[in-house]
Amino acid sequence: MAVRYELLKTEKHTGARRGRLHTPHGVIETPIFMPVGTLATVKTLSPEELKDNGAQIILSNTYHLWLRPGHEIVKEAGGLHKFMNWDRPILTDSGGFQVFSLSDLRKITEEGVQFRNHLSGEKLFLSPEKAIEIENALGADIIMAFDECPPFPADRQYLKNSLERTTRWAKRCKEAHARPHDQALFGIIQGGMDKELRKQSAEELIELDFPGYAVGGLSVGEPKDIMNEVLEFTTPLMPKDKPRYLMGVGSPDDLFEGVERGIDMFDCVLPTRIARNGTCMTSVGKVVIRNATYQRDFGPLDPNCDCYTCKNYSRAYIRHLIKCDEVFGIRLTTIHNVHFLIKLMDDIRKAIEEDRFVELKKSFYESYGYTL
Ligand SMILES: CNc1nc2cc3nc(NC)[nH]c3cc2c(=O)[nH]1
Ligand SMILES: [Zn+2]
Repeated sequence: MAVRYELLKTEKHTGARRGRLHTPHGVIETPIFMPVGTLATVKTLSPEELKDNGAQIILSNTYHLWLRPGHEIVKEAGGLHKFMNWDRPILTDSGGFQVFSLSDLRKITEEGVQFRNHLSGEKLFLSPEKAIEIENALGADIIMAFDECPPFPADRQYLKNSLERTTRWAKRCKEAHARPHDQALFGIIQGGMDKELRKQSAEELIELDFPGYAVGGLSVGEPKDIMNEVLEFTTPLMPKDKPRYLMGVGSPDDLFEGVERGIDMFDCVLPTRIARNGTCMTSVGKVVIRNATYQRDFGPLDPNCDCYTCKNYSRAYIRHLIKCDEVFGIRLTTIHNVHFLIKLMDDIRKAIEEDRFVELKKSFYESYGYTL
């Protein structure tokens, strides 16, 4: 069994759940946030820095690694873990989302998706079989099925046809998967914002008996209350004894809302992406370090944070580095942002264990500046 999920407890007052995910590269405490390492690196951080900040699992992108350096080279290097010197769990997505979000010229057929390489413009073709071949070569512990993430909004007939094709593709992924014993293949539930279609997609995929399931098709521009509504009626349809992964989420409030509705796994480029333009998530809300107000602020980025950045450098110094485009500046903001979200998930896990999730959410929202 490549991946086994253990449900430890459900929080007394909400749908939040505390679990443990056993994988070939170690145990993951859930709920969990996965930093994104698109091109086999979480930008600017070493594996040691990721571990120092508590990262348990990272995500890499199949589409990007297929283009550069190519999955055969990663395979010859001994797989992604060896290639990037990361000995903890890795999850790879299947390229579906990148194709839909990066490439405008694309043609979807039953066979797969024809599109253009976003770097060279050359014609490319991804199918369920090709995606699985690449993911098997990369060797991640958890691999995602090749699906279509429909645009938002989309009409009901399109959503229905799309989810039914995604189910047929999921079946083909399962048949093409060469390493089910050490790579767990997760199915991805689609159906847009439609309750009936989400139910149909969930039932069809559960029929195929995957070791874990993702909720796809969200965080695609829909309003937050719509996303939360879709989660409200989708997570209860998902098996209790298997991990639930909400793809592409998210910001601190989205993490709270997803955990509250029974999600176990999250990934998002937010912390690393906004760090690169000097925006930091702190216990007192967002800090845009470029701001002139920090010019003579010799205090820590976040007074309540014990990360390397907050223990050793001032806001004035980090602002100076970011203003001068010094690489060390974005390393410091990235270290802090990754630490911040991973620490937040630690706090959320503890709050679930002690049945005080709602209190934690309330106090976090107030200090961060969210409206409840
Ligand atoms: C790999 N398949 C797949 N990836 C996704 C990644 C996403 N990332 C976001 N917001 C940043 N939404 C997503 C949806 C999907 C989705 O529906 N399918
Ligand atoms: Zn910090």
